[in-house]
Amino acid sequence: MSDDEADPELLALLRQHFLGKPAADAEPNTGVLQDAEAVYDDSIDVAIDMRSTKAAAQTIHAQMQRKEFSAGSWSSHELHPTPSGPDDEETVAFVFVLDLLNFSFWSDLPDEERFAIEYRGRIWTGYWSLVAALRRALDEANDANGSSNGAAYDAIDGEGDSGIDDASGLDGASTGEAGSVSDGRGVADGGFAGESGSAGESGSAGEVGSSADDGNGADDGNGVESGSDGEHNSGIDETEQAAIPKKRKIAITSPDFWKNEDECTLEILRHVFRSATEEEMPMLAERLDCLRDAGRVLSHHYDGSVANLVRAADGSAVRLVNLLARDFPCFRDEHFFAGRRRPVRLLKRAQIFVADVWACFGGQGFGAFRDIDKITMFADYRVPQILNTLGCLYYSPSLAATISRGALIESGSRWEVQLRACSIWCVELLRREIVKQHPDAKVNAVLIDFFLYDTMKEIEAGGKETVRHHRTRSIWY
Ligand SMILES: Nc1nc2c(c(CN[C@H]3C=C[C@H](O)[C@@H]3O)cn2[C@@H]2O[C@H](COP(=O)(O)O)[C@@H](O)[C@H]2O)c(=O)[nH]1
Repeated sequence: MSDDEADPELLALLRQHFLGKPAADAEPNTGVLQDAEAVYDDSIDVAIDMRSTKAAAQTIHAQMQRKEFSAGSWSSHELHPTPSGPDDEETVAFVFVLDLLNFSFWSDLPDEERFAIEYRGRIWTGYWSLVAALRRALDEANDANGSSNGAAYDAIDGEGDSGIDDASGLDGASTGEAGSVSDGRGVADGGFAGESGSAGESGSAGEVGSSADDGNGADDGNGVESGSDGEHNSGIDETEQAAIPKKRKIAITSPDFWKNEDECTLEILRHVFRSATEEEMPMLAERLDCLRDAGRVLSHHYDGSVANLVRAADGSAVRLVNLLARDFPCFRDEHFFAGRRRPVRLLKRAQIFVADVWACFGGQGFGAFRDIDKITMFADYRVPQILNTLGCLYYSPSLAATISRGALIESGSRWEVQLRACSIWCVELLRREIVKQHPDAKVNAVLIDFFLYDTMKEIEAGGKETVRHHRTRSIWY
């Protein structure tokens, strides 16, 4: 914070002093939006093109309308769970572990060699590999139990709908000239990269066994060319592999299991996240740390229960985000930014957890948050990519060159904080523009974010990426 900015805590104290005590349930805010705007104001490497942003707002609104995009789209993704009821504790714990580990899935390897999870006959990469691995572990635990107590997870038909009706839906119906960015890397047709023309599936899934054998190396039968002896390698040697029975009961959604260092080990995680390729899941050791830390905090403060944590927020999305940031170091996504006295709060995984619970439970039960509209976009590496594709975000030449080279950008660096904070502010501007043009629109930053993320995944699946995403290795996203 620069010296001429008012300290929000001091302001709150003064307000309380002069205006009286705030209502008991008044939860001010998370600070994310304010911090993002302040970083945007000081940014020199990332900027927002207002004309493109206005044009993109129109396009996004039109396409969300056309696709009837809503919070309900979340559960229509075939791997996402459907709760058995508004107080389904098992599902809220599933969403927690999902967002505890929802970070860093990118790989520099080609598609057929990158980390991938085989689940029910299909291959999943990126974020969906995490969801698939968790579901596979639950299925196997149920099989090992000889029971089917994971009823919430039994509804997969293997042919689900992405909630996005056609993957080529980015149909050039967009308006304006989103491509008018100075470096010429924008999209000339006014935004959404023309037709993505993919297979209509949201996840990067391939059919097992669908790859053509090019004669170089063995086809491993999983649609993934291993190029070696045709055996899958999960990153653990055969002795270790044999020591872990194939169908074992690994309580992957249980905080008691996470904190038990004898049971929740790196070997077990290697088994849970065993890949259909040679590449191991990125940052496995860090994922183990996150699980153990979260298990300890939940046990210490919330009687070992994710449901209790959500209940402690008492229906406030802001309060839940603040609890996560306060109690769990692994959710405290805050970064130093020169010129500001206090760390900048970006809180990606804390916010996406709240949003996912809201969407998963359809705003009911555990998902009933009266202030969900105060949540911002989740600053990851995919939404900045589509904002740049649309010409809404543009970069200084050196930053643009670094991203297009695929060079690493350090977590917490000035470049990286600008990329993330400006993405948050840009989505806020998109939201304001949509609401200004369509005052009745039922839209918030969460829905715009989900829509943009899904859209970027469709563009990727259709092989239509025009710009790369930035590459940062961190547990934050
Ligand atoms: N901003 C934002 N970032 C998101 C998501 C999601 C998935 N959310 C589901 C819930 C609702 C949506 O409709 C999705 O179905 C993952 N990520 C982030 O992306 C990166 C992974 O990318 P890739 O390697 O390509 O799979 C990684 O940083 C991951 O944390 C999102 O929604 N918003």
